[in-house]
Amino acid sequence: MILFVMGVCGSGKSTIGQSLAKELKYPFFDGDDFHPQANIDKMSKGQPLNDDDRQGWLQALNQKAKEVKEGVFACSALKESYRQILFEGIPWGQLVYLNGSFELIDTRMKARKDHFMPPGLLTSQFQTLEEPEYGLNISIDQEPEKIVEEIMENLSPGNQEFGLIGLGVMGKSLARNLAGKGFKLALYNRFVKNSEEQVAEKFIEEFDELNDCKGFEDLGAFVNSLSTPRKIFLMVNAGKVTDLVIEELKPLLDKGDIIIDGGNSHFADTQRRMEDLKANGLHFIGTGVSGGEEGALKGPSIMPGGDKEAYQKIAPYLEAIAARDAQGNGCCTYIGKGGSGHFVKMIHNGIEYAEMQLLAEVYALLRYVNGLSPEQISDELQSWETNGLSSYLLEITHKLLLKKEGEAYLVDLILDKAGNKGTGSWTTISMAELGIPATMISSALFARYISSFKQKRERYQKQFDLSTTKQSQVSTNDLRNAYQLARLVNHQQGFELINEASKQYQWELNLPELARIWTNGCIIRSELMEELIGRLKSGTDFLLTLEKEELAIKLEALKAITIAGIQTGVSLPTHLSAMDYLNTQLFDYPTANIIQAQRDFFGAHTYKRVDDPEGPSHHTVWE
Ligand SMILES: NC(=O)C1=CN([C@@H]2O[C@H](COP(=O)(O)OP(=O)(O)OC[C@H]3O[C@@H](n4cnc5c(N)ncnc54)[C@H](OP(=O)(O)O)[C@@H]3O)[C@@H](O)[C@H]2O)C=CC1
Ligand SMILES: O=C(CO)[C@H](O)[C@H](O)COP(=O)(O)O
Repeated sequence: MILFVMGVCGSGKSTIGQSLAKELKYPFFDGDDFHPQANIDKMSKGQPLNDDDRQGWLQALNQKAKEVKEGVFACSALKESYRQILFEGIPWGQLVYLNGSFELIDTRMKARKDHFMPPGLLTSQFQTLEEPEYGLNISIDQEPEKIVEEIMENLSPGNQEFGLIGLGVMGKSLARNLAGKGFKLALYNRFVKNSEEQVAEKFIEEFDELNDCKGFEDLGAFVNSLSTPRKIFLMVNAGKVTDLVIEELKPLLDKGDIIIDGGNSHFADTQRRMEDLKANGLHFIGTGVSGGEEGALKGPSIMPGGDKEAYQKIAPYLEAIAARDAQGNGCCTYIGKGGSGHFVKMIHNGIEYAEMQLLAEVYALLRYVNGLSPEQISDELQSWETNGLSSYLLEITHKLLLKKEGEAYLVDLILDKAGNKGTGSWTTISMAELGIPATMISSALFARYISSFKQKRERYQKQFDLSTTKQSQVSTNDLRNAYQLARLVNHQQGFELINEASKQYQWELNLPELARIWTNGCIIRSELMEELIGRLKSGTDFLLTLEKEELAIKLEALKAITIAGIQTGVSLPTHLSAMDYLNTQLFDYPTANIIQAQRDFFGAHTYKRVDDPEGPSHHTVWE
């Protein structure tokens, strides 16, 4: 923060400025030290300074203020035009006017013998003075301690109500969404010479709705532009970058300020950051944000977790920009304590991985077994939307299949290597830690990893050049039924994982409410998600809600589909994973007894008996 303490000569600018600097832990700069010798000589001879004399002096002070970014400056700044020079390029600077009567100051001046300005000049100072109509107007007719106290109490923080750091894909959309709802934003993007310069300023110029926003590439200035408690939303890369930005922010913030991390951070990082910041008196909210670039702009699904009291302070902003559910309520809800917001976002992405992979497999069968063109597949998938299967991912998939570059379908020009940014692998690690088999998510993750070994796959294919069994066309009816059942398994597994985390981490998550905020705005929004709100009220066993006949038909379809994949060599990891999971759940063909016997054989790990499952453990000498 830059503070200019102004007033006529003898009003106490230096004394008060120094005390304020001490309080604020800022450097102090006395305007008198910036006068050129010519000005000092003039004043010593009792000659008043004119505007020309002051021009260079005020510019020097302004330059210094820009340089230091934080400091208290004592400077008479008697005219508005002088103050404009001082504040040029420092809109977040603050003004304190020390106001005293001629008589009071005259008496004080006469008592000061060592000052270079003769008391007789006070009259001209008062003649020049244009009292400011902004900033703090403080009466000096009180003890210096009281003056400092009053200033400290009334020092107004900046006027921007919500800050956003990181103007990448998501940050820009969120900023436009927030500004469109009437919030006054401070926007910050880092400065990188020759590549990232004035990003925020240029972005603000691009869109009318950003008129009331202020752009920064100086973090101190950004922070000072915000009203307190500051609310700062981070939309930067997860991991090291998030830590880096938080470390830069920390010394600039005051107790009670709130940092909100909207990136895809790992929930354990969120908990660590929360505890660290709490020790500094700062609040930290880790929030999942889903919806991609368009969702962030038009209404994302938002999953905030952390300190509930801090959440209440940011709720109006998040709830205003969130998507609406079918009843018109915001797709944003307080998730729970600690890193729970980021945990549920992570599982959201895990479910997303499996949903995406399922659709890729449907495409594979229709393309490579049934021989349909991307356009025909698009038509087929579009027709599924009327059968209770509509979802955002189904919609974008039938749309993207139509995209062409010249004569070619764009999908045929995209390399067969899937990327990922980590949330799928963290979900897989989490399921292992929690002991919950969300097998479809891990299958989808490993399908992406396998795809990345493209050259190896090509080597094998070239070397062996195997012809696959020709299979008669896959029934699209079977395909749709299989897809529907597999999706149910995926959602069941995902919610079981969330349920277990809720128990083990004592988060008390509200699963139906979670499904509600996932009905719109997010990537996994779907008709199924709408249905799950009700089903989750009686638990996560979604399979139990199926009629026996319906399950049997869908199971047969899934069997037919997975057999087709095996026979033709078309890889179907998520469909197979769903099939296998259902086999283990629906049929009783024990195998774990063999595992237990093996464990006991080689390691005396013991086993339980069928005739006494809750009884003592047994060990057998096997040979
Ligand atoms: N894209 C998506 O669909 C979604 C993304 N997310 C998550 O949101 C976050 C942002 O994603 P997205 O907007 O796509 O990413 P982008 O890469 O588009 O933007 C990243 C932002 O972080 C800034 N940044 C990078 N390094 C630094 C640094 N060292 N110091 C300060 N700022 C830095 C970038 O600044 P600069 O421009 O100068 O490089 C940029 O503003 C990520 O955590 C992502 O996982 C969440 C939901 C959906
Ligand atoms: O969070 C998201 C959507 O919900 C992001 O788009 C995320 O990047 C997707 O994950 P990945 O990049 O690993 O596919």
